[in-house]
Amino acid sequence: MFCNSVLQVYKPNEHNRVLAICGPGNNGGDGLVAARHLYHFGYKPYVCYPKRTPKPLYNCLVTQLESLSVPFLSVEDLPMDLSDSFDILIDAVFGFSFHGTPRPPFDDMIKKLVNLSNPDLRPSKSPAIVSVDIPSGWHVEEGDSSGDGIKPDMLVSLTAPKLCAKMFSGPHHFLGGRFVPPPIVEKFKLQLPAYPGTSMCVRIGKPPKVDISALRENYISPELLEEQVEADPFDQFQKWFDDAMAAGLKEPNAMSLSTAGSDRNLSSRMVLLKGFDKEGFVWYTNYESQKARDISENPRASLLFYWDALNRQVRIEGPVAKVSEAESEQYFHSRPRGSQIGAIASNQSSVIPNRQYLHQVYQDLEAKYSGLVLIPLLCRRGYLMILSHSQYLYFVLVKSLTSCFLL
Ligand SMILES: NC(=O)C1=CN([C@@H]2O[C@H](COP(=O)(O)OP(=O)(O)OC[C@H]3O[C@@H](n4cnc5c(N)ncnc54)[C@H](O)[C@@H]3O)[C@@H](O)[C@H]2O)[C@@H](O)CC1
Repeated sequence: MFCNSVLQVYKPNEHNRVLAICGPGNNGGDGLVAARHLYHFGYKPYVCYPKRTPKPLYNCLVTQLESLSVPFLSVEDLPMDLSDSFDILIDAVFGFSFHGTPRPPFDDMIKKLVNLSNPDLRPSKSPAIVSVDIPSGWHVEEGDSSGDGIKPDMLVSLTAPKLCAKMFSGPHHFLGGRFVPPPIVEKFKLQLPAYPGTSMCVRIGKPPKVDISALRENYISPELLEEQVEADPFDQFQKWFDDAMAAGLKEPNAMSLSTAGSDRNLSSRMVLLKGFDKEGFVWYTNYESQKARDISENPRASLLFYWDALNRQVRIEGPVAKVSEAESEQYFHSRPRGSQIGAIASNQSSVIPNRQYLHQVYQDLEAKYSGLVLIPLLCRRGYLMILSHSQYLYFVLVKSLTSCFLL
């Protein structure tokens, strides 16, 4: 969970050299685990663990790191200027059981971290300091009361932020440790944030200001060669769609649909592909929606699939035609009953007086159709299909955002 937080902020291709400075207690143990996990995430970790804890668990953590050939540095081995040698410093010296003033050898190590995190003394290219649970030397509740302590760039609180976290002013605050037993939550009246999806960590606190121009990704995937591309664009699409399914992507059938009416104003929105074969690609919409109105005036559209995790996108452009009423009907009745009523209740792209109005229409329709097995598909609310003649289709397959093939 600690490493997942680090990974979200500092990518291993840009911040590769990590020094985990580990103290004698459990906070130091967390540092040892972090070094091992970061190794597996593609970082190059080093560990400084001057006062080893002679407990079996800690011996195992050390053995695991040694078996990965992670170098252990003594305090004397550490370079004078840590900023030259490391991109990330993991501050795992002390956590919530620290008290008093740091004793040697940790006093000097903490001083180094303090200097490196002092905005006035900080070198122009200094490593990011990431503290585990509590910045070392801070009091668990009072925090950095003197104001002279470590000012980390990132703090990963464990289980729940300790009181001192209120004094953390760095740009990245995460919480890790998702599985808190409900009796503990109740006992300590914890108000924990929701963790996204299956994530083991969650960003808390204010999101940092982002320099959008500096956001970049390195797209790493095998080259796409001409001979690997199917001659028939539908076959190629099927292949890539299968890949997207196999990769477990969320809604691989989500696609951006762009249309322009007679006024030539373009608009795009995400819709779901509901089928495709050599006749074309099918999606459904309300005939009174803006997209349907655009298509009635200008029966052409552009579809864009973007499969982020595969570094792939597919553009499809061409003419649009309606599917038969029977097909519309069949699809409509395949939807859950609530969605059928919802589709009839909402006059897409039209202004409604208020939210209550929509709820009322929905309830009225529910009552009206309660005795009917099949809810009638009103003809004003039909569905559309795209691209009925393959020779008019224009496919652009883009992989790694570098190779581009027109089919
Ligand atoms: N729910 C949580 O919050 C969890 C916390 N864990 C970690 O465990 C930490 C707490 O672990 P511990 O209770 O072992 O304590 P710490 O790791 O905070 O430190 C205790 C050690 O530091 C030494 N020490 C204390 N004051 C010192 C001083 N002034 N100079 C030199 N040495 C000093 C003690 O002798 C002891 O060896 C947390 O901060 C966190 O990192 C996790 O491992 C498990 C879950």
